Amino acid sequence: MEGILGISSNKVATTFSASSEADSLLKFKSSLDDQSNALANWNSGSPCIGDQANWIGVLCMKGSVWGLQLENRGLEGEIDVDSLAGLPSLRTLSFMNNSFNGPMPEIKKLGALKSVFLSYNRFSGEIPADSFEGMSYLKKLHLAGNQFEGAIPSSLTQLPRLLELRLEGNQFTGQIPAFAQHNLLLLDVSNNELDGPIPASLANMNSSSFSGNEGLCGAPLSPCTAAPASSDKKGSSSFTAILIYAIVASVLFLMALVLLIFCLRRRNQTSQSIEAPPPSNLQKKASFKEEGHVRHGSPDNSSSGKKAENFKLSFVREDREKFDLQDLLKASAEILGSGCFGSSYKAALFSGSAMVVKRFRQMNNVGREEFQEHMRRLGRLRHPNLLPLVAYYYRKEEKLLVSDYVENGSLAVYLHSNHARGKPALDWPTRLKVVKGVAKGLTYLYNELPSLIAPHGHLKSSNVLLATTLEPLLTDYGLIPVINQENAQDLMVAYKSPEYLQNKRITKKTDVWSLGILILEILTGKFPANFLQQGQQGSDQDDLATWVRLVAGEADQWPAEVFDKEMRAKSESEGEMLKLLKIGLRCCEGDVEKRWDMKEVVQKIEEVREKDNDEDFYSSYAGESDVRSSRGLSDEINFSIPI
Ligand SMILES: Nc1ncnc2c1ncn2[C@@H]1O[C@H](COP(=O)(O)OP(=O)(O)OP(=O)(O)O)[C@@H](O)[C@H]1O
Repeated sequence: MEGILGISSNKVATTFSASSEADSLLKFKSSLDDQSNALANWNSGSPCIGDQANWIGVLCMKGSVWGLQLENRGLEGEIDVDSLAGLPSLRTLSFMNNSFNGPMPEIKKLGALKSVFLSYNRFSGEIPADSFEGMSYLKKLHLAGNQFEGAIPSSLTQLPRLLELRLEGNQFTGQIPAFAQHNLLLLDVSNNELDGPIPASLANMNSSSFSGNEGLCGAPLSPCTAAPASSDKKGSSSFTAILIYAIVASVLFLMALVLLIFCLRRRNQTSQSIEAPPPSNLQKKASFKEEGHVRHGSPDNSSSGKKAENFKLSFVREDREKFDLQDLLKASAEILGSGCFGSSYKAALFSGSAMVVKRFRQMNNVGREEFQEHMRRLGRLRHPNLLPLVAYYYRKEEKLLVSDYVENGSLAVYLHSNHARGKPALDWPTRLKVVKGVAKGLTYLYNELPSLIAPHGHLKSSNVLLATTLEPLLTDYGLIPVINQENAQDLMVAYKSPEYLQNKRITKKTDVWSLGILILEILTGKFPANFLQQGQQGSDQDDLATWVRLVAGEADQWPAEVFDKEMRAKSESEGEMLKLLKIGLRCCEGDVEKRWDMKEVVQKIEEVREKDNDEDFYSSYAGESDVRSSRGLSDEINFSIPI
């Protein structure tokens, strides 16, 4: 119908909605503290044209804003939920890795939200029990790494579609409420201050989801020792409990006293000849040379204080169980593999937790102070896609780096050995999730280690471990400043890049090249090192990217033979897989000037969806109801190799 001024009423409605969406976003922007001017292009015009976003961090569908993805942008202030209420199509919000503060935003005012990612900000305070009431579409809620306290809000247990809930790294107290949902695929409440029994409905979850809460008990953790007292018997049972505690404490005190006297006596008898612990598996396998032993060729004759010092690990994290090198040496050890630097060992501590010790010999050009300072710097890094460094051991000749053992192992194993292990190959949604997680981890490294020329420097599939949720964890990052430069070209991935091979230099875009090779490895299932070896033997297939270009260049349309058959790709995902393949190739651009920088690559990766036209950007668990009309290859995504 034609309206006044000859404009159709439909068009008026669209224009009006676009401008009111722009107004809402500008109002939202004005409520933020955008020190780094990250939202500079949020100024005029329309945020969306069709499915294309004009404004940074805005996700568009059919001319409307359906998502805000403002991660790692240095934003501060409180979230003004009321301004976002002016975005009727808004379904997903991610403000992860910023410095937002204040109480939990009242997101239930945005009742249609499907996913909310607020992890790694500075939100604080208690979250009211009814905060999520009525959010019947909410599937994913990530609040990890904030300063929330008080009880886990009970309204979370009433959400019928909740699939993922990440609350780790806060200060939540009290008991975990009874989640009755059958579809909760991922729950993480680790590293809070929770106590009491874990609800039976969560007994099948992985124990790491609950670790770091001293008071929690019950499956999958160890059984609760005493049932909580019922309210009617509370008075008398708490008296009984105090009595029992008092008796147990006195007995323990007496036992400790007897033990102390015994030890003191023994020490007096043997103080001149303290024996080193017998060589353990780890010692034998790794032939660790403890300082006193190497110098004298016999057990250390120095004081016990000095000996303890020799075994001392330096911890770079405060929140971890402390142990020393002797604990690791005593533990039974298993060799995980030998990489370019040396071997890595898994050692199980007495407490049950397993650690990985990696030996580095090619770090002896760096002085103790410099090494320590760099390790402390790495130890301050915290991101869901980084495996944290826990401790290190310094000796001039060799260094040991200690981190948690990751049960699932590496992406390399999943990509290249799953057949042999009798396990199914990774499917496309999981591979996409891995790429996105790796991109996030790299973005964080780029932000936190700006002075490093290649903030990762050693990105490859064996240095991407997979958590139980199959979320990737980067390891062996940030080591370039402490590696001997004369050995680096034999050891580190960054030094295998075209720019290093041609001009003996690495740049800020070198990690982009490694990411490109990793993406191609993930999509093709081919092991990149095989191609490098062929190249050295004079073949023209000098890296995986060249092979992809050759094979895909011969295909008219969908280059099926490029993609790993095991990925079980559905045709509704082909367009998005192709997009990612093209991103991988752009990363491998040999001319560094033409190669995208990390920021551009990450933005492009974030735009890749699981299915063509999918609306949930963390959609690896998207349910049937999310599947929108699928489409085949459009002109826009037809394969043409960007060179
Ligand atoms: N924390 C960990 N948890 C579980 N597996 C690990 C851990 N760290 C390393 N691994 C695995 O142990 C094996 C040996 O690792 P290592 O880091 O020594 O060598 P690499 O990654 O193959 O090569 P490089 O020395 O060049 O990094 C690899 O398969 C690696 O994925």
